[in-house]
Amino acid sequence: MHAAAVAVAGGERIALDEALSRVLAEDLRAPITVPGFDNSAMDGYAFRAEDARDRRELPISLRVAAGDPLGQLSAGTACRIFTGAPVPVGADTVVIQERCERRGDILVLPEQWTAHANIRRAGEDIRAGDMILRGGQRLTPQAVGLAASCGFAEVVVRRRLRVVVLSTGDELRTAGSGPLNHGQIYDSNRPMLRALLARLGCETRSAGPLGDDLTTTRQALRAAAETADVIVTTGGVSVGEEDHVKGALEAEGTLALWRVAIKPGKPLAFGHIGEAHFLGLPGNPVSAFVTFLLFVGPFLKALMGEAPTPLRAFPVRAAFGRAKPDNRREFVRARLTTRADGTLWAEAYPHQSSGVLSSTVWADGLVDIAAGRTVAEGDDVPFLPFEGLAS
Ligand SMILES: Nc1nc2c(c(=O)[nH]1)N[C@H]1C(S)=C(S)[C@@H](COP(=O)(O)OP(=O)(O)OC[C@H]3O[C@@H](n4cnc5c(N)ncnc54)[C@H](O)[C@@H]3O)O[C@H]1N2
Ligand code: MOO
Ligand SMILES: [Mg+2]
Repeated sequence: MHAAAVAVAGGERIALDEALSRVLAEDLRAPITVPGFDNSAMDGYAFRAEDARDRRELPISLRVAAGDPLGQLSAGTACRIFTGAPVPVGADTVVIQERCERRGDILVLPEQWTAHANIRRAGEDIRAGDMILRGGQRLTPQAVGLAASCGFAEVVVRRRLRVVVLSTGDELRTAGSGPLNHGQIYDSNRPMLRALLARLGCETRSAGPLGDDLTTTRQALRAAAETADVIVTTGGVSVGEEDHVKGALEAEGTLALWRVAIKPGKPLAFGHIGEAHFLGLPGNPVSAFVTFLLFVGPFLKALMGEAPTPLRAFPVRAAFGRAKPDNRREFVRARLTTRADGTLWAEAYPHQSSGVLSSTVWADGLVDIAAGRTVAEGDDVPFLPFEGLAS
């Protein structure tokens, strides 16, 4: 039995260097202050500003490098110091070496220098007790670094979602299984979806393409629901009698949603089979890709307890037109170009059919055109970059 509640329960303690892209299961508070000591921001000389008020020369009595223990600077003298080295007791100013002169063991200061400059204070980055990362946050490389800077070698992350990916269609062959006969195509949706899921840190299992047959589809869904938190299928959710996914879902589980008024991506089935969530994506590769970005990704993130990232569109100029309004909200695959005047334009891929997967490799993202809207060349349109959507 597995729990597929809204946010999957439970977390696992793993090594920090295995945790990239995983979702934190709990808040992380800093057990220490970072940096833990005042240190020099520059290679130069440290001294007490008071001692150099009315003199430019100070004898050099100490040398402190990064990693050395805390030193004690005798009054009226200077210390040779290096970036990251602990500022000795008795010093409160550092001047960079490029501005100083050294004559034997005598430091010659420049005319002008600033008291208390070039020192990185203890706690400038983090103070002990600060919340440094939150439960629900997906670990980026910089977040891994921040946790390490506070001494964490392990973190508790949400367990990986178990997702079963099933593609359907008599015409499908798995790449590498041999040459295609007429009328066959290689299954591109399954590898693409597994890659999208892997990027979200999911554990995916997938069977070979299912034939267009209600019984096999029902059996496959039932079997998948035994182990999966989420089942994702592609194909067979439209209206033809060869489309069995919707029927299989209605027979084996509950169908909660079907069809959304978007293009591409209109036929989308959502529901449950036992404890498993179910998403039935359209077979057209671009539709499968776009519905994953818009629906599956955000849903899986919510299941992982990850804080939702809002769809962040930014305005660009349309380098194309849409004279005839569509009754569906359209997501146009487009590439960004900056013109000589510095303005950002979205160029539409010439073929916007939802079977042309190459458009998604060529494009940087999607121009989001509201249902019923016409677009003239130069109009401001909202642009959704792929990388903000799928990671
Ligand atoms: N009379 C109507 N026909 C269709 C409608 C409609 O409203 N009325 N909707 C169209 C739209 S929109 C879409 S999207 C597709 C989705 O149909 P299905 O989800 O049933 O997908 P399939 O029919 O199984 O396949 C569609 C297309 O995609 C190819 N495909 C399928 N799976 C894969 C895969 N794993 N890798 C690569 N390519 C795949 C398949 O060969 C078909 O060409 O329905 C329209 N029809
Ligand atoms: O939903 Mo479809 O994707 O417009 O082809
Ligand atoms: Mg179909």
